[in-house]
Amino acid sequence: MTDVVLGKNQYGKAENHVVRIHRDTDRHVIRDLVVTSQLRGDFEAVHTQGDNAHCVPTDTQKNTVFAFVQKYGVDSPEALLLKLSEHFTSEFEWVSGGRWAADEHAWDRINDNDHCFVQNKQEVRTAVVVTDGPRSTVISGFKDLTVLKSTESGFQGYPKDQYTTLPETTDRIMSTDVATRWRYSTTDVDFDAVYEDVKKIILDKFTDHYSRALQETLYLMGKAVIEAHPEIDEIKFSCPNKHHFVYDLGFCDLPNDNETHYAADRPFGLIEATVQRKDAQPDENAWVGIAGFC
Ligand SMILES: O=c1[nH]c(=O)c2[nH]c(=O)[nH]c2[nH]1
Repeated sequence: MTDVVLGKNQYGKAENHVVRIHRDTDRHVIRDLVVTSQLRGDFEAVHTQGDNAHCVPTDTQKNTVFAFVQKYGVDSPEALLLKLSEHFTSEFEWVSGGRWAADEHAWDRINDNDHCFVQNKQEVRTAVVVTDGPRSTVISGFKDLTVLKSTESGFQGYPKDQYTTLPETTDRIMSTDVATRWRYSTTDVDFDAVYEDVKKIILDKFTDHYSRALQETLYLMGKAVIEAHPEIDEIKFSCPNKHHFVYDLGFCDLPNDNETHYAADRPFGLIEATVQRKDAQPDENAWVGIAGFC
């Protein structure tokens, strides 16, 4: 007889796409979110006995997302997720925690119009709330923010062996799609304001130095965020190094002084790093399920 037991589990409704128009005045505000709700707690009998007495339907979780968006509006994705967490853990005593996540797609006004918008595809905002008993952790971030500098980047001084062919350079294109997530030490945050400021710090930092490696630039970005925001304990980056190779036009006798490049889509360097506040409490649990970061 083999002993088998249920291990870790969670369940819910994934990717509820909800668009909320705040129309209290003629100047409408739009929040466009894709929300995932997952519950954790005592679901033993649901799995092992076919007893659904504790199984809050995923359909109910979906309805709750839409109802909360209507009832409370969307101050920020993080505030909505915290409300959902509070609701599910207080309404059902066997629900001890869970994971609530949202991706937000931004819309800009067309010509400052009150109710016409164009989707801003710069980046996708991300938010996660992880609740375990009385404690909730918020991790915010964004992905797919594509940036490029056409000079002020080089790569030199690396070790060379029999497999090294890469020439050193003091002037190259550096480009990446920034994916970043940062963890707050508190839930008492103006999430929209901090989001805008962190994005600004990351973009400012990308411009303000000669980069000796993408690694150095990521570290400088993270350091600037941690220094400016005491409520953030750590920030992670996962960034492809989008190689741009100067195209050799010698075959037709054309000079090419770092002007015409072949933008290779693969393979790409993949640079990942975490920048932390020294002596901050780690919270590895909160990062579980966030793919693509180290
Ligand atoms: O910024 C860089 N970091 C690397 O680790 C690396 N490796 C490489 O081949 N080119 C680069 N560029």
